[in-house]
Amino acid sequence: MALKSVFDSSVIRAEFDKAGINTRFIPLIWKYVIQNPDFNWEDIPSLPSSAYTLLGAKFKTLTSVVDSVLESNDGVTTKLLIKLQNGAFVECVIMRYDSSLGKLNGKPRPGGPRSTLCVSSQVGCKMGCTFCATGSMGFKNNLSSGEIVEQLVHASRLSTIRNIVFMGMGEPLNNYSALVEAIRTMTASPFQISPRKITVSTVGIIHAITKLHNDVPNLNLAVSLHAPVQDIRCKIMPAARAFPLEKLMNALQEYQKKSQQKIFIEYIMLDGVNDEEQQAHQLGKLLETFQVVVNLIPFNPIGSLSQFTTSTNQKVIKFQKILRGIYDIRTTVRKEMGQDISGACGQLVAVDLKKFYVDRRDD
Ligand SMILES: C[S@@+](CC[C@H](N)C(=O)[O-])C[C@H]1O[C@@H](n2cnc3c(N)ncnc32)[C@H](O)[C@@H]1O
Ligand code: SF4
Repeated sequence: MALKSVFDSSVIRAEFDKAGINTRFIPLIWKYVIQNPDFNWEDIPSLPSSAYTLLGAKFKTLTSVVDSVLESNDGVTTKLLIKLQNGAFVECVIMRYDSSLGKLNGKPRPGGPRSTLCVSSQVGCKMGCTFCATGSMGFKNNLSSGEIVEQLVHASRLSTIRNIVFMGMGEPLNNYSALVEAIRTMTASPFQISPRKITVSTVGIIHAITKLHNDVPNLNLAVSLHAPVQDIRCKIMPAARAFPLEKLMNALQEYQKKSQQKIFIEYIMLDGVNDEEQQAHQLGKLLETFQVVVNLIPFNPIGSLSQFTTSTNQKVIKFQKILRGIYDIRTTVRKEMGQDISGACGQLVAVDLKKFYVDRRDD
């Protein structure tokens, strides 16, 4: 029988309850695991003896291992290749936005440099977006909540993680219960990441969006819209057929009414597909009644897997000007990081990953 992750919080809580062990010990165990890469359960001080027996019989200190670490040329992005207990690989990416100096407005940032961790929620993805490397793999399996949290544990040993984005491999809302449990663990002791520093990015799984705020309030929601009209959306994102634009916008309206928070809209700029002035106006009209921030994202090449190219700078700037100037919508252009190690959005793919890493080490 495969041993469980101690970071699968519902499993460890149930086991502790069954054995009559106080669950207040669980955060202490988590803290010990984060701080000590190599140890035996007996090394953790001050647990009841029944806890050592239970941990030894049913749990592993970590069920996943860091197989390789790749640094981008500028040292800002680090990609971890993580091997799961079932032999599959996922990736997570640390982005040190202000790592070089850890400064804010020229002064040392209180608490040191801040890093953002991009985590994976699935091995592969079944949504099949035509521009996404992960989508090209198809769906392999869901991660458990413990496997999601373990990515944070591995990354925390390399960097102080302040923000989490669910923008790695997979569609987080297609792995809903593990996602919710992982977020509850990440926001609890000892991680204590504020929900406001966690962003869940989704292709638009309507039934999950409608319950997300009730289950985990105060998160940031990012929606991968990528087109302002249903027919273009369907062409580039097959999932749009099951989750039509009109119904998605209604769900977002409801979400915003409940959460009172702005929603992030992700929009990949694909040359000749969704980047014309007409589409900027359609997007402006679609979003003008919402509180949103639109991120215009350059398309990251994924080798021969996709037929797209990214829009020219002029088109991106024109698009941004229309949204800002005419529709008064906050619109940013995302600076992609980590392209040289395929650590940018949509470039995470576990096909032949081992080979990729080995090849890169030889560069
Ligand atoms: C990989 S997805 C994971 C989260 C979720 N499944 C989603 O689609 O929002 C994270 C973001 O990367 C974007 N993305 C996918 N492929 C991309 C590519 N080749 N270039 C730029 N962004 C891409 C997605 O559209 C999404 O906004
Ligand atoms: S963009 Fe997101 S939903 Fe689409 S295939 Fe990639 S991971 Fe899945």
